[in-house]
Amino acid sequence: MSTVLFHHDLGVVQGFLRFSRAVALLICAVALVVLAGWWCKRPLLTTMWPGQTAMTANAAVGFVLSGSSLLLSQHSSPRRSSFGRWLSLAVLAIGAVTLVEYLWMTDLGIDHMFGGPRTHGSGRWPGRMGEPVAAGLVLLGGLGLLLPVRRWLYLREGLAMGLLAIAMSGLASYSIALAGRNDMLFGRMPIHTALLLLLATLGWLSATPTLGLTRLATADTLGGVLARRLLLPALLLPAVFAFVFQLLQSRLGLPETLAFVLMALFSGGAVAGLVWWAANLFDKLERQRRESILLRNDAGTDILTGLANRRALDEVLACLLRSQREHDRMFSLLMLDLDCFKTFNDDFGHLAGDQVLRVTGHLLRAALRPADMAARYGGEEFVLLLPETDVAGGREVAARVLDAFRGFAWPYRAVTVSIGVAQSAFGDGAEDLIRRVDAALYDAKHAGRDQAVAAVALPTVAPSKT
Ligand SMILES: Nc1nc2c(ncn2[C@@H]2O[C@H](COP(=O)(O)OP(=O)(O)OP(=O)(O)O)[C@@H](O)[C@H]2O)c(=O)[nH]1
Repeated sequence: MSTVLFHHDLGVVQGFLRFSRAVALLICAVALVVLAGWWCKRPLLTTMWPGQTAMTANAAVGFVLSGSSLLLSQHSSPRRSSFGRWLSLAVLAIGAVTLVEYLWMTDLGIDHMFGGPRTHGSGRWPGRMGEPVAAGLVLLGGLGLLLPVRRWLYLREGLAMGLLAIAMSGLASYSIALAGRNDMLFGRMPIHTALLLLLATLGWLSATPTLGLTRLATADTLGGVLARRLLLPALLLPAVFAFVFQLLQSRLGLPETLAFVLMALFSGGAVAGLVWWAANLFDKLERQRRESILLRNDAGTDILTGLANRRALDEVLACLLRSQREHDRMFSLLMLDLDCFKTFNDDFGHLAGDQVLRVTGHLLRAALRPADMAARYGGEEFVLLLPETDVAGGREVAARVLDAFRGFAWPYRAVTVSIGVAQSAFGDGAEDLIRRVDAALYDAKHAGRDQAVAAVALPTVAPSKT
């Protein structure tokens, strides 16, 4: 399991909370308009659009209560948020009583709110909302009741998924009707009811932007960006597909088989399009990441040999000297110089010389422990920094490097190296150490090259206790 916590984009989190409040207000407003329609006997207000199915009065009451509960849930006062939960309980009760009516084939009186539904209701029971809407209200009430209970987070997410399925089925069946077909799957779910169910679900999910499913959508990661951009289109796709599918048959008169084939093409194309878009985003971010790694590495790397460059060397050397001063931790420094490299260049050309420098990089890296550092000091000179290593250890590494050079199958002629070894001493500055190791290297060259010479050890000076 990952130990890195979700990191949320604060602006996005606030945006989700604002969306949740806006949804709550919109739900209340639409449902109140519908109730006014029933109260004043204005059918157009209950259908919102001429010729459409009306939202029942009890469903509208459920939405007003759920919207108010959603608004109160974000209130800091515990009394108001607990009142909000009572409202959610009432929403659940409205849905549950309707379902009981369906199960027992009875009338418990809930279908005749505002008197209007007797007049305008359609279907088997005038004024009674359809089963999917009743189930939706039960789930909506459950969402509100479970909001503050962290333990039941997964159950709440499950209820939200159920609600989304009901709302999306309602929208898809409405799309089919819109495209000219009369036998709707949820013939009794009005379009504004389906839309309010969808919005209410999203509103409740957005009320806890850093928890459960929504926490991915507010994360400031690539996953967060994908979720924010793709989830809503994905939720609306079924309705769009259902509409196009039906339109192809009823309005354009295409045979069913051809319409199926075209639908398969549409859905495949849409999925491929979404995958392509996501892949593009991944690709762009990955390239940016690699570029930034490259830039970070480039700043401290010698391009020809792949070893650390002078700048990185100076930083690490300063660090080791500080550690020597403050914690009395010694280290060794080796200075290497390729022998007679000028004549090698003269004889075989600079490109062959560059190849030797590259191989030198490989040999030095191979000779060191992970904690050691190899750097190109300049031209054909190299420096090795060996933390926690005394001069004897430095000589051992030097011997290993000399052997590696002697044992390598050089393409033009054998290449050897001379090495100066020095151990840091308390009070050393970078120049003191380099001067000592340079002198040792000079001695190695004058002693006949292809060998290592250690600098004369300095008398140990005890670190001051102050
Ligand atoms: N090919 C190549 N040659 C380089 C590079 N940097 C420095 N050199 C060459 O390295 C040579 C160094 O020569 P010198 O300093 O005279 O020393 P040397 O010939 O190695 O003689 P000793 O050090 O006394 O053994 C010069 O000819 C430089 O041109 C490089 O990046 N590529």
